[in-house]
Amino acid sequence: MTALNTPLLLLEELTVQRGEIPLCEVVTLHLSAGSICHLVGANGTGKTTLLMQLAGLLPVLTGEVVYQGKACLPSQPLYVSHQLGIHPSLTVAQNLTFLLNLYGMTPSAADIDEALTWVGLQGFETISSSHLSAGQTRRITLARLYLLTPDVTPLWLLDEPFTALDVDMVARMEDRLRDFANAGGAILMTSHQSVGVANQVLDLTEYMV
Ligand SMILES: Nc1ncnc2c1ncn2[C@@H]1O[C@H](COP(=O)(O)OP(=O)(O)OP(=O)(O)O)[C@@H](O)[C@H]1O
Repeated sequence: MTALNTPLLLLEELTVQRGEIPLCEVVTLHLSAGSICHLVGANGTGKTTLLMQLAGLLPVLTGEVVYQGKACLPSQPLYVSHQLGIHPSLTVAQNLTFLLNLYGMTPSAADIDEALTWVGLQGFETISSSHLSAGQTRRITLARLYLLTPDVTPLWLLDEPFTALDVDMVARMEDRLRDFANAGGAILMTSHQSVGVANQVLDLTEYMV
């Protein structure tokens, strides 16, 4: 666990870049335990690209990333992307279990029940995931947030986590983000909606090339 006075994540003069094409330059960010940073910018600015770079899915070619005091990418951040990683041939409970296994967790049946209840999918445990609506499918991947704590994943990278969610679920999500940050986690998230719980903003528009 990072000491409270040490930034969890520092970006120093980072270039947000897709292949050969730089999108934003000299991006600087300090994220500490307790930070909920709303990453904003118009469509195509590079928000998803930056999250993918931090998740290790696209290279960082220019600039420095310091995580937990070391010059390295975040180790095993929770990355919630547009691709939900839900396998249609698995049941709802099997998909959630698989997604948690990726973070070294072996949830009990009670854990799965609680997490699915939190996202309003109680009773869907043995249903094939292919039978769910877009919002319900998204809820499977978000059910992880109920069980993951800062000691497992201190950093959450969330790309449009509120997409396809109804108002009640967005409110529950915001409560969970606040609880995670209060417990010592840090969050960098995109959303084209306002994020009431955010306590920091990174506007990529200011860094566009
Ligand atoms: N798969 C891809 N291959 C090549 N270029 C891409 C790809 N996806 C996006 N881009 C380009 O990278 C740029 C940044 O895209 P990115 O998805 O990071 O933007 P964004 O700020 O997340 O946008 P949005 O708000 O629409 O989600 C865009 O201008 C786009 O043309």
